[in-house]
Amino acid sequence: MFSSIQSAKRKVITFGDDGEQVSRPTATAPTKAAATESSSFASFKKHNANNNDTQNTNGKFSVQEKASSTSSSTTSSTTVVSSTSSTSDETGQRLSKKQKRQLQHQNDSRPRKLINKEPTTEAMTLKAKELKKHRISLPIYTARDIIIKEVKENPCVVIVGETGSGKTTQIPQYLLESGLAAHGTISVTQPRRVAAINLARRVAEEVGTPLGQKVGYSIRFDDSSSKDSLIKYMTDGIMLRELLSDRLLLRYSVIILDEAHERTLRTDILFGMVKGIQKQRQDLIDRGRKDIQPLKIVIMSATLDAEKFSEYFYGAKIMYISGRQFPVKILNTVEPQSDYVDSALVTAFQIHQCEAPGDILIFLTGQEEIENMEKLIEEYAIDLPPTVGKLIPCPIFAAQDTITQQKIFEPAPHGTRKVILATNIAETSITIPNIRYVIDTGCHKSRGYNAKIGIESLLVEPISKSSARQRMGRAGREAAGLCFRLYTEDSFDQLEEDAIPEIKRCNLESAILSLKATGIDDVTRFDFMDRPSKSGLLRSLEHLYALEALDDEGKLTDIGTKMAAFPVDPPYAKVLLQSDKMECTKEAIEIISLLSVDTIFAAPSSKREEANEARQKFTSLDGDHLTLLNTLRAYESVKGDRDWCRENFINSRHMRHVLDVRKQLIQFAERSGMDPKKTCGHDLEIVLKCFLAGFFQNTALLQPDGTYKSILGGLTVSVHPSSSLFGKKREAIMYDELVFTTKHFVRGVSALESNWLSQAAPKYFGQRRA
Ligand SMILES: Nc1ncnc2c1ncn2[C@@H]1O[C@H](COP(=O)(O)OP(=O)(O)OP(=O)(O)O)[C@@H](O)[C@H]1O
Repeated sequence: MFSSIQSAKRKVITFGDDGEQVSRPTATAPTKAAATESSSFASFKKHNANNNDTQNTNGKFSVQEKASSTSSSTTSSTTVVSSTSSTSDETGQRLSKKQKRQLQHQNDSRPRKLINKEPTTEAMTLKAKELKKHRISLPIYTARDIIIKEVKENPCVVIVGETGSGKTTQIPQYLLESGLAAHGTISVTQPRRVAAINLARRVAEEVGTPLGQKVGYSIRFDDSSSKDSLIKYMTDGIMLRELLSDRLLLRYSVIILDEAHERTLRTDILFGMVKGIQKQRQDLIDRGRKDIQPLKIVIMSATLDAEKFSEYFYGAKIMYISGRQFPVKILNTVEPQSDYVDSALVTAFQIHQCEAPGDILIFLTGQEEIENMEKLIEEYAIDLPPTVGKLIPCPIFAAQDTITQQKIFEPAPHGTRKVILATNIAETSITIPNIRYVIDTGCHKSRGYNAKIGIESLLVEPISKSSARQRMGRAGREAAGLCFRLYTEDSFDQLEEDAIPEIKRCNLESAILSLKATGIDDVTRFDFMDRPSKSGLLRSLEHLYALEALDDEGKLTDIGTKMAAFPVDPPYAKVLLQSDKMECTKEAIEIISLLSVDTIFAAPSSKREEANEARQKFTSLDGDHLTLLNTLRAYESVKGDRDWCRENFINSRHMRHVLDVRKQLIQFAERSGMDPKKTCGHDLEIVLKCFLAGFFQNTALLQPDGTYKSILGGLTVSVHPSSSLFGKKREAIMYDELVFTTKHFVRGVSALESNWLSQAAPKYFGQRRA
């Protein structure tokens, strides 16, 4: 996947303007490259994404255009609001070497607390006053009054506005200022936790109150909101969870479903849920209930098929807010790039050497690619000429813990440039200060699900136009920006307008459990915006039945009700419940917490052998589950000592996250009436049998030829090299996940005895025999 360093060193990328090639950044890549010949050229075309002109060089998208095309809508009324934009220049400050060293020292990446020391009330008020000027300069401000009016007059409003125009930070505040929070909180749902946290933090600053009070956030395992919060940013998953205890969401007066274009599985379920709740609340009001208030729904995005949403939400009012704060120039390559990672690397160095100050954001597809890129940037950056400041890579991907993810928001030391390496986790909603340049590789990893054989896949695929626009929108938020698309304009034209909704391509078990737990028994008749496939629904229902979450009639069992209360996927929830019976709750909670991070092991490529050797100390012959447990025990025996972690190649940050998750799962277990201290002592076989109660479908048997064949689907699966059972043969294995990448890999693998299977899930194996 990753191209040779050599090619990156030779490559030079030139850029074009309106079809003509011009020498935008023309420096060679790193200095090492300067000595080598410039043999490979990729040219870029430039477009202006400026105000109403956004991306219309591609001829497909312009806010104004969309507005007029929808004005003929018969299902809904449409409002178009325009506003002017402004641009700004960037100035870079050069410092002496000594100053740089001092600042660099101050900015060193020491671990920081997520919530820094609280500023004084006076300081907060002052900051809010300062931000007020910024607030009224945002394009959305000109539409403030009309937005308030429309939301007050309509039960449901769809708002489409440019990326960075101010939808997510401002609209909740406008609604608050207009009195719409008088009877409940204004909730803003986000598909991603990093966005929920940072938006809440920003809006709390703008409002001038400490985070967690008037403005708060709530994400899984981290709630920084109070009963008094009037604006609450939350993930879509948390909102679904709240539905379990507040079926009519009575604590909310307005629900804003943000980034609706992403169509995550949870957001899609929320669409149907809130639509139903709005109607139920209205029915109760019509029947004279004085204690109930109507629910307002606002759907928002910069890249949305507004008509479709309007139609789904009973002909909701559509508002187009035109205008972006700062222009973003789009540059497409003239030629397709054979290796987007290589091209991204070269482009980053060219920007660094030739363009004005400002940080860079590169969109890559996954953790491995990001970590490889991080190493290469570090390696090349050493050889940059002394006149050029440092280039500092800063990775962000979903498997990182929340505190690590926050690092991307920290300023780079003066005289240096930060290059953020992100998956599409940074694609929507967030403003990363000082980003002026976006490099869009045009690819992402897309999750798929084969319902027939129950296998998930994670494959690199082209993004949609909508994603490309969102990526571009991460620049131009504080000043003018540039977006380098590492694909041609023709390729852009051929992209799908929107990604296929997750509901059509993902495992539906969690969603079905949530629906059933909120009283929707017949999920096939749920008001889906896009229907999931019949086979997908059936397969998930069957699995939930096998997990004993559903009875013979498809109704939620007591076990299912308890499973729905845990903030983990159904198989893990089943393990937790089973652990109560098998008296190993402590161990089950610990292993599930350990599995909640991508890995607790650090494996720097330069010290891979040392790291592997250190890991041997913790390795259990029974596989990864017990290896993880051994590691946690060892970590706790040294009280999480950092030097010990370093010597043993343990990621101490991830370990602390594990402890945090453990604490929360203990609370959930207690709330469910379980004793989280129940332990099986040294008889750890019990723990594996307990996991089998949730993961009996994730099992494979050793074949005479030495390969493993999955029990479900009969696939040949390979143990992932990261597993402690890699290269080992056991008669049967159980795994945490099976993902198709280059082949069918299983990760989180433990050894089993094959006769445990029928004991673990008699319903399932009985069924299979029949
Ligand atoms: N954390 C932050 N730090 C600095 N500026 C911020 C921050 N959050 C928002 N802003 C400023 O406020 C503007 C509006 O941001 P907001 O998130 O409300 O826009 P949006 O229209 O919702 O964008 P998107 O469609 O990309 O989510 C940004 O362009 C930026 O100038």
